[in-house]
Amino acid sequence: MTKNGILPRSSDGRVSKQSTMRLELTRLEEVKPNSVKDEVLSPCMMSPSSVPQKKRKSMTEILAVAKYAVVERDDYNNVNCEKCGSGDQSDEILLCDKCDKGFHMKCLRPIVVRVPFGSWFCPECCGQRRVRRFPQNKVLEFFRIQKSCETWDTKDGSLSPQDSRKRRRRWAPPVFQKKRRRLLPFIPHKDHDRRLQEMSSLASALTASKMEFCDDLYYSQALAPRSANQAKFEKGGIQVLPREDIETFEQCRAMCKTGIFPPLVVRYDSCEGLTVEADAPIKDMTFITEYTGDVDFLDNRNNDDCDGIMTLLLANDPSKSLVIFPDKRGNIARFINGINNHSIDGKKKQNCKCVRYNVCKCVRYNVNGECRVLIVATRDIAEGERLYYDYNGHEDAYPTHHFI
Ligand SMILES: C[S@@+](CC[C@H](N)C(=O)[O-])C[C@H]1O[C@@H](n2cnc3c(N)ncnc32)[C@H](O)[C@@H]1O
Repeated sequence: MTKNGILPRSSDGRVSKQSTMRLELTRLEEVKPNSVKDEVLSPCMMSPSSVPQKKRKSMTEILAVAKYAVVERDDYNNVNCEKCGSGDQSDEILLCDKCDKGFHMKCLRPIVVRVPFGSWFCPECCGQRRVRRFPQNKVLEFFRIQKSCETWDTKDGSLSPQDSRKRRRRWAPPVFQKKRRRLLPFIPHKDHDRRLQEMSSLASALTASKMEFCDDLYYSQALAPRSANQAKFEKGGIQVLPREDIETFEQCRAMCKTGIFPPLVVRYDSCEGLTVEADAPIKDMTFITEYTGDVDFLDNRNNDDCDGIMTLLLANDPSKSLVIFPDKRGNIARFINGINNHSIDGKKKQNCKCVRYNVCKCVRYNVNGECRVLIVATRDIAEGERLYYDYNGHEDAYPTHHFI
């Protein structure tokens, strides 16, 4: 699936595994030609020319006479969901490939939005991931941040005055800011301990998801090379990030590199799984974070179970379209949840959006003419509010009707 779309690969025609009859080939009868059936031959006593020519049968011939046993495991039509007890909407019941218990996709936590590819194991059988508190003294190491960074060293834990002066000078909002709807840089939490707690919550979430932290797009020759991500390949063009906004983008990246992250905390919710919450007020039009992870061709990811695949480039030639998949590595963007597109309350919850931009001439980070996905606040967000955006682009392909 990609969002915005996060793409659901089987948004339609869902079938639960119960509709699959399991056929098992029990035993292939050994088929020997009559001529050699009972002969006892000692290979070492024979020259190659004296070896009798065995008449070999093709696999098709063998399979034609082999016996099959049709094993209908159980009557899957009577399976009830282990969570709600109901057998309704049987086409949305997933069967565990280990214990054969059934679960509605919407009753699982987090919700499963489509039938997984390949085997699926229920929370009990797969040992559901546990989010463990990440030790704060290991946080800087986890994010590979140099502790000597001056901004961490003020006594009260706030950003050093010198640094904030610098920031004010550089980021002084111009008078025309409102009219031009410039991107605003995120304002990190003032309190050093709170910033550490935020980072620790992200480290816990990444560790529970078996992911590494990565705050950039990650290219590899085995998947898609960096040269594949060129905004000029985008079908119909893509909006260019204005020069002033590139400065904001650079400022925010520079802050993150020194361990000054956006004021966000990852929390576990029994209904929505991992979620992201504002840890301080965030103003409308604030650049929150970039969507990061491995870059690959969409074609290679059609059978991928990663539930956070994001569109990066929609090329004229579909085989050149790219996605970001935060499966092995990524940042906090991967934990931001989606709105339910089918309810008014769901739509009201949206407070940020994912926007794809052509980022030109960002010299400092050697980005030139690449597509990037930025997450931007679409209204003022209060401290403690959860972040949500719309996983669907125009195609409405991501099934969100069960979202809370
Ligand atoms: C990109 S992940 C977001 C992080 C995810 N909650 C987690 O625990 O890793 C998308 C998945 O989160 C869950 N999700 C996202 N938004 C949701 C919502 N509004 N209500 C319930 N589950 C949601 C669904 O399981 C979806 O497949």
